[in-house]
Amino acid sequence: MNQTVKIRLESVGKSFAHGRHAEQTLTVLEGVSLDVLAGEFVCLLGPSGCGKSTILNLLAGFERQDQGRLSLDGRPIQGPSPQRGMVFQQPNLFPWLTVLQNVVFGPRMARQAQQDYLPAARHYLQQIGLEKYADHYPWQLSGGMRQRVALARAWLPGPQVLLMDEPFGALDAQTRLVMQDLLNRIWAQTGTTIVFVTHDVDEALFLADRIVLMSAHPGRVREIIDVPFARPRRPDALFLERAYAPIKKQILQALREESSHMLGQAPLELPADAPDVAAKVA
Ligand SMILES: Nc1ncnc2c1ncn2[C@@H]1O[C@H](COP(=O)(O)OP(=O)(O)OP(=O)(O)O)[C@@H](O)[C@H]1O
Repeated sequence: MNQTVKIRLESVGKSFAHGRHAEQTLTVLEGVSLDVLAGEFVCLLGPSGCGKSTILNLLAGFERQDQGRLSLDGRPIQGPSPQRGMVFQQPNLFPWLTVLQNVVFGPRMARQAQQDYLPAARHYLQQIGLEKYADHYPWQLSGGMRQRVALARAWLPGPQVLLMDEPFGALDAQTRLVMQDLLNRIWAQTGTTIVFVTHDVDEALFLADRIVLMSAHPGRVREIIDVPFARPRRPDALFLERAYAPIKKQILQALREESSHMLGQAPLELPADAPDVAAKVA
């Protein structure tokens, strides 16, 4: 992998006004430092409210940090840019536009010439298996198909970075696996740098090069785990890797500690002889 740092967070802090009359301050992130390499796939995992989405919003330029620095290619992030695409849990398609019109919405609004984006749009429609649905409307598609359209739309402008906030969180387990596989394949072809928020440990282990485990109140980086599995990965084969159960157990234990810490309880110990436990926490 390219060792160039693409995204750098240095001692980032972020607080929000809080309370009925915004009379209190809630420190959401404190001293968050992280380097993401060019072309790397990084997953953020952590208890609810630890600031994962806030990190994405800062990277997207939707919010400003109070402390520290965020940079892309060494230049400070000062606002939104087409270089940094965002995909949310909901596909947010325009219901009055067709699939193709939704996919090309960005370049069309930027008044680019059709010949500059239409071939690429058709290529992405083919990649996501929706070539035949180009003239359908979002309401004629399933949830997974809509999210595939959102993926194609995000990728069309050729962003250097994709920020993904639980993009498959609303999908059923089967569709989710298909989407993870699709995302992995497009990522491998494009070399886009991805920062992906999830609550699903299996999803993070399947997708990520590194998993950033966060702690809450305030949100900090607790530890960074290198995912050792070779690529290309197959979701049905990954579970058979010897390292899979121990690494999953390590992550689940850390998440349990963090969740218990938030709730003021003693962490629940996972039994040593039961490494493969429920995938979802938090
Ligand atoms: N614009 C905002 N104004 C006020 N508070 C905010 C704002 N955005 C986020 N927060 C607060 O910051 C904290 C962290 O929110 P964030 O959505 O980043 O957490 P998260 O880790 O993504 O949570 P989850 O896993 O539940 O989605 C929460 O307490 C939230 O209420």
